[in-house]
Amino acid sequence: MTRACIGLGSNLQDPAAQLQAAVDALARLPDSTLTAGSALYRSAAVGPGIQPDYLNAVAVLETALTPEALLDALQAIEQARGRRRTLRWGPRTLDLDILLYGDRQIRLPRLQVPHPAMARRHFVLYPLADVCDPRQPLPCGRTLEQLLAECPRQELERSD
Ligand SMILES: CC1(C)Nc2nc(N)[nH]c(=O)c2N=C1O
Repeated sequence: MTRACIGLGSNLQDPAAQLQAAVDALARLPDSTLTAGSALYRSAAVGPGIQPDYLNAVAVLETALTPEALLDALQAIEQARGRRRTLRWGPRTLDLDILLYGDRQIRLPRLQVPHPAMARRHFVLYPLADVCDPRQPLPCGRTLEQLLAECPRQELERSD
């Protein structure tokens, strides 16, 4: 089994309900066990254009699924929640990203792990720190603590 950290994000169609439904779907994935979930964090959309605030979280799975099979399963959950891949940086009902897959570094056309943008995304690092040991070295050789210290400060609030 491999410990995979999944980033969740939503800013359309009742984001809190979208994230809860996504966690419920992750808990039902085959050959996998949901072992932890972060708090929900609200933040302004990062990127071009004006769009609603996002809710973000991180979930941890112990899984026997291969990285590609896990990606397929996550994309099926996104589709089931009405994800339509239109604008690259546009609003979305649900975004599920594989942030970490054990200590593996994966470079495939459809999958890069660790997620290439996570080091500069406060909305990923903060929930990840809820479920990961911040002192544990990541595959990039840095610790979460170091990434958090260097990440640009942006407004982020727990949405309990
Ligand atoms: C459009 C972009 C980059 N901005 C985001 N901004 C925030 N705050 N949270 C996200 O999950 C998020 N996802 C994205 O894909």
